[in-house]
Amino acid sequence: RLSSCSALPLPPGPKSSWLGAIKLPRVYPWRTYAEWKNIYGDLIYIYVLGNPVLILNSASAVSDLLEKRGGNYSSRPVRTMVSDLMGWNWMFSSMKYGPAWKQHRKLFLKHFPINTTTPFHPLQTKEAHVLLRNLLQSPDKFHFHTRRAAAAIILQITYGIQINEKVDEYGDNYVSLADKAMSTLAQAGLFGTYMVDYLPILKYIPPWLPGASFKRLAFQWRKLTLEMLNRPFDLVKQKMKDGIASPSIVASELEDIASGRAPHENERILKNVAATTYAAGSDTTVSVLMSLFLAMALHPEIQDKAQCQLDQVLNDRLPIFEDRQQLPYIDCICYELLRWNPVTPLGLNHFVSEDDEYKGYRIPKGTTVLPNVWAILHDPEIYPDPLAFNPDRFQNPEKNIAQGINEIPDAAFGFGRRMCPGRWLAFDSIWIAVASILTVFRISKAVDERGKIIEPQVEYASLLISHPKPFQCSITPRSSTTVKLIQQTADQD
Ligand code: HEM
Repeated sequence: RLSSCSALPLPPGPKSSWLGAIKLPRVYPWRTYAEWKNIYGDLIYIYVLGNPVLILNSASAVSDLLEKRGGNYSSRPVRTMVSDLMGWNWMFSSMKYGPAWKQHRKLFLKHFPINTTTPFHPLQTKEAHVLLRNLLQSPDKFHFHTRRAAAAIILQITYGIQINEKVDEYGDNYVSLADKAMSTLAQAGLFGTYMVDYLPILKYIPPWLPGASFKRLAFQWRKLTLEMLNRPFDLVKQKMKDGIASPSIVASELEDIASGRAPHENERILKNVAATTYAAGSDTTVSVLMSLFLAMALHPEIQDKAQCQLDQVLNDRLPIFEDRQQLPYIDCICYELLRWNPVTPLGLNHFVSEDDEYKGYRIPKGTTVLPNVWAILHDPEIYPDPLAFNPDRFQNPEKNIAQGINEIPDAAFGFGRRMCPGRWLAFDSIWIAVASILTVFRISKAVDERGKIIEPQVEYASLLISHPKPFQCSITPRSSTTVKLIQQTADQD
């Protein structure tokens, strides 16, 4: 495959100047790249200031390259702004393919084994109940309550840190730390947002120069990045010294290190893995649940259908994971939330380690690969009427398989050897939250002081991790019985 590559043409794409100067879409690039499919096809090659970039616009190209040729397509590009300047280089999601990344991923999978989430179900259920109580108390703060719930699950498992139920958005706590730090990553994370991504040499320019605002920003943001890495980890160490640490991944691994069952160098890996989990888990599921509130406000008929199934199966109690078989429509809603507006529309960048050839084209070593998750999940051949929020599309799996349509949207979690290893935990956190919220609340469009309906807009931020832009909705208990159900959870948990 590799021998005669150099004679082959590069994949088609928009032409840049010989220096590689080219104007690329700055907002919603995934949509533009999806449109370019009509001009260039599934593979689009762009040469940007010395950087070869390949966009993969279809499930088959992603499967052929990122999955079947995973050995060559599983690295990550050097990200000067994010890793060097902002200090995110401890995230193993950005490490290049190799022994260090493998050690990190192995440790992660030791504690979050493939397809196994049952041990986390009691915590996920408890946190879904806290979310219900908070939504009952102050429904207008639904965004913050959702963030709190996501962070609470991850911090408890990873560091044994419990987040107070009543914490608010102004407290200097781990929820707001994740919020602030992750928003900097979301802003800078899309490849090419800053020129220094393309021209790493720019990182040496003095920060006081007029064109160096990126550097001043990076140093400011770096404090948050390092706080995320250090603060929770140091807290566990201190608590262990004081003999008051709660069980957690970090505590159990540190015990192994202290007792000599694990080598000392594992501490650095552990710290990185723990903070990566904190970062990867505290923002992503939030986007999905915000999409739930938005979609339900817009589609009362879908909510009716879900609530009809929930009422039949649950008969005035809250859902538990054991109900999942009987609640297939909740699965359909979760799948559609992941597909409709994917959390990472351009996935995470992959990187080509060696020269390659595909479909008669040359793919040079050192190419940054952008898998267009949005395009894959909006391919009209696979997902008819792709812009519509329609969970019903997933209702008949046998028929879908026979027709080759409406695949489960696994692409939302990325591809091949780098595919999200937290996806089982993530899906379960989403599932129990969706099932619990819809059991007890009615979500509808908000109304202003003059009684006028406020139409929520389906608008998402054009960032690495894409959230719906701020919107209002009304979240009210479905009945006095559901109010009681929510209140009773305070005694049960
Ligand atoms: C809806 C929720 C989530 C979505 C949509 C999501 C999506 C993704 C995507 C697209 C990737 C990149 C895959 C690739 O490179 O092809 C990724 C990587 C990763 N995710 Fe998730 N994720 C979610 C939740 C989580 C959670 C809750 C955790 C932790 C418990 C987590 C941990 C990770 C880690 C550690 C990586 C890096 C993997 C590596 O580079 O080897 N994710 N995720």
